[in-house]
Amino acid sequence: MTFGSHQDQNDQTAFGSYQDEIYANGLGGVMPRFPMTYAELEARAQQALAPSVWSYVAGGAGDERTQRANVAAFERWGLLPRMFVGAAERDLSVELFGMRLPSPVFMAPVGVIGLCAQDGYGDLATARAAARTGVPMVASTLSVDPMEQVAMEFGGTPGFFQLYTPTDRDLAASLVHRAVAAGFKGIVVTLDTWITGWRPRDLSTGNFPQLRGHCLANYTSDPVFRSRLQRPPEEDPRAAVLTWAQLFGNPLTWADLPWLRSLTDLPLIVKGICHPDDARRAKDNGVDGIYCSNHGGRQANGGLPALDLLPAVVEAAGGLPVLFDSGIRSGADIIKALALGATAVGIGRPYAYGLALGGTDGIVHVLRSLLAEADLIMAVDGYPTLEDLNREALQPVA
Ligand SMILES: Cc1cc2nc3c(=O)[nH]c(=O)nc-3n(C[C@H](O)[C@H](O)[C@H](O)COP(=O)(O)O)c2cc1C
Ligand SMILES: CCCCCCC(=O)C(=O)O
Repeated sequence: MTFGSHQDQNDQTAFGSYQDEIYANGLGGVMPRFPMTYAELEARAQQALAPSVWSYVAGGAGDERTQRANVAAFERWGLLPRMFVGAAERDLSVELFGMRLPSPVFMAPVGVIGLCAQDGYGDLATARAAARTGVPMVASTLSVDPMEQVAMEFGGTPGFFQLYTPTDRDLAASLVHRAVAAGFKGIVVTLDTWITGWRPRDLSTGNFPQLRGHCLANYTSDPVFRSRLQRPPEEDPRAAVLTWAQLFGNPLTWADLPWLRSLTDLPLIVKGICHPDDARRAKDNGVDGIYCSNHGGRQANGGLPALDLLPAVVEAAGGLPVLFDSGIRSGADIIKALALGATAVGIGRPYAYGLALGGTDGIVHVLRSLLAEADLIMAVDGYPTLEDLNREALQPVA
């Protein structure tokens, strides 16, 4: 099989085989055309992306202390190898919201993913990577292409729709109902981003893609949104952006949760939960999944690393699935988050960088590399299934 070529269903489960493919290509004198370390991935993405897109994607809130702390938190845990286990076969599959996924990994919503592709169609390229790898995409409300077109590219892989809840309830309902009709398998409501955090890189460049009218296709294609405009967005794009900015952010309270719940029978997952009391209350109010994340340190600086908050959130979630992101950069990080109780783990910036370097092939490379490393750690450390990965697999680094 050639490097980066179409993967069949079997390749979605034999994750470690990616290493064999890379070695095979190396023996043939073909070096991998994509980076093999995160540092190189990041450096090459910086070269590939327009400076304004790069700083938007790579940047975070304040002096980016929380963003760095998210990554550093993984270094404080070490995995304990077990021998005589015979982990020749590994099973990374996971049951999530009644679906069996080939791996406990998904692509976190990235609102400007469309802009990371050389051709500007990054949402579609990401959906195609989901189809090829079996790794679900959580498609952001902020998208270059309407959600219906994105969903058509998923193949057999389930997709999730991430909702930024507008202040206009009819518009929120319309977005959710469209997602249901388009075949999404769950709604992820992001709670931590009804306003933008203090992001010095974007403030210094004056760059904010959405205010330039980028990634608003889910709004401009929406009948309710269009009905709020004096003139169609094609005729007056500036007015459409201003209306979007007015409607975008809803500082939800617990009183809004029953209404959100009433919008759909699909699994409802709340993103941005970092406090155990919030996890408990969300569960008591009928959500189906908790998503522990600090938005990759993009919203509030000065916060604790998301990984440090995960165990208490898992405990408070009382058996509900807990999705996790913020700081995952390697296969080892995936394993550590799972051992700390995450049901599934979200990849953020790394797949955006893969897209910048090589479109769908670039994302597939990033995901397969992460999964191959995770799988091989499970083999070498003697953890054949995800059930074997628990708190006992880890020790704090002294
Ligand atoms: C450029 C960019 C755009 C993002 N857009 C969204 C979004 O539209 N909706 C959302 O819920 N989270 C969004 N996020 C946050 C991610 O879903 C995720 O929480 C974060 O990237 C995880 O941190 P990491 O990239 O450092 O691993 C975005 C993140 C980045 C980097
Ligand atoms: C007020 C609009 C905020 C959009 C944020 C998109 C996003 O989640 C991110 O950049 O992070």
